[in-house]
Amino acid sequence: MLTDDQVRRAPKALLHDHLDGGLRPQTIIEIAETVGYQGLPATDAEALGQWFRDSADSGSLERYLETFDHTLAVMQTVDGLQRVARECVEDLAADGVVYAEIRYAPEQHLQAGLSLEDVVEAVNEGFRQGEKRAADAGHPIRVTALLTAMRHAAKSTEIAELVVRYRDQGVAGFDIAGAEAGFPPTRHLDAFEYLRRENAHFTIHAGEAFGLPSIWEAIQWCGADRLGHGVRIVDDLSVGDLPYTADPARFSAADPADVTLGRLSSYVRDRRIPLEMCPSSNLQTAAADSIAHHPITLLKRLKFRVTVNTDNRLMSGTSMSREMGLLVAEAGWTVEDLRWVTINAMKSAFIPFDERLAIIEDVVKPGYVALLAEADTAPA
Ligand SMILES: O=c1[nH]cnc2c1ncn2[C@H]1C[C@H](O)[C@@H](CO)O1
Ligand SMILES: [Zn+2]
Repeated sequence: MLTDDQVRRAPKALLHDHLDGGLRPQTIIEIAETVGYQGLPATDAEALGQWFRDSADSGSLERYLETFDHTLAVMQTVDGLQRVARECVEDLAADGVVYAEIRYAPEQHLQAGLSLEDVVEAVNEGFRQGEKRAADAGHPIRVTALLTAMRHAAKSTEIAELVVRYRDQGVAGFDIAGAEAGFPPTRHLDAFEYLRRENAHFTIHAGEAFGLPSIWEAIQWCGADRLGHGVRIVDDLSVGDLPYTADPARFSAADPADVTLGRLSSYVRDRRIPLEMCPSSNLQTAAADSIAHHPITLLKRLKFRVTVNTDNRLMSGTSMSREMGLLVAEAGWTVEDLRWVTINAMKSAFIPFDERLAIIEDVVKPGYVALLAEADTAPA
């Protein structure tokens, strides 16, 4: 089995990580002090980190999302945004991430008078500083931004226009996030149609707190390139007369040949629609009940285009290495599985194809060749 150190050194690609869900607790405390924010639930870093993990652990996406009030409070100034973005890149690079698409909702950073453009430029500057520091520290990483619109709000067309405006300056695509139940993706059809006319890329949070209808709308009405989470696609699987929902644990051990796919899940698999899966986050919002039986392993065995992601490193107390390590330790994943999901993620990235290929050939494959060589020479 892979050691923690080997997992950390494995090249990793990350498609689904929220900037406002990945701050260092100490940074929250320091910026709160600078900007005069007094609402923090704890004043030492360890207690604050614990508070985020516990509060996000409620089993409800809506309650999970309430914890973002505190991170957003310290991300309202150019300096705050730049620092958070820079540290995000440094933390990912130190964890072995070589490519990342980091998302955030510009509309949530306007409370202190910044414009949408100010927000995008501050974050981009932080990303560039982070890339430079990471390269200097011997951990090169490429980072791009995804701009999110909040699904309960009415700014999606404006945010989509921002994506197109900054497409050649560090912004790779668009997303919608926030509470899913009651806010179907078709509410934002105008934004998606605009992006398609502009040949722009987008992903949609779908199939996390709500099931197949949300996934179906995201793909067939909105035209999503990828699905954020998409974990509920398993509701469309069955073995004989037994639907997945009747006995999820039994499915994790099922022979793939015995599993029948419905029309929607077949479409998702056959069109190679990437699933941005986030195992630990799903445990906290009750979209899954254990790592051992998380649908990601069944979907991998059924050859869906699965990727592994962090979602919110602060709220889940996690990292890419931790997510992968959990899958290795609790769901039997191998180094070949980690390589496969990393290449899946790179193939599904929103940067140009030649740039994706270069990262696969020059960084990902050689990194795994080195790891596999270690495995071959290790004593039995
Ligand atoms: O997993 C999630 N599902 C839906 N919305 C989410 C998730 N994680 C974070 N968000 C929201 C809260 C953030 O403020 C927003 C933009 O990053 O996206
Ligand atoms: Zn998310």
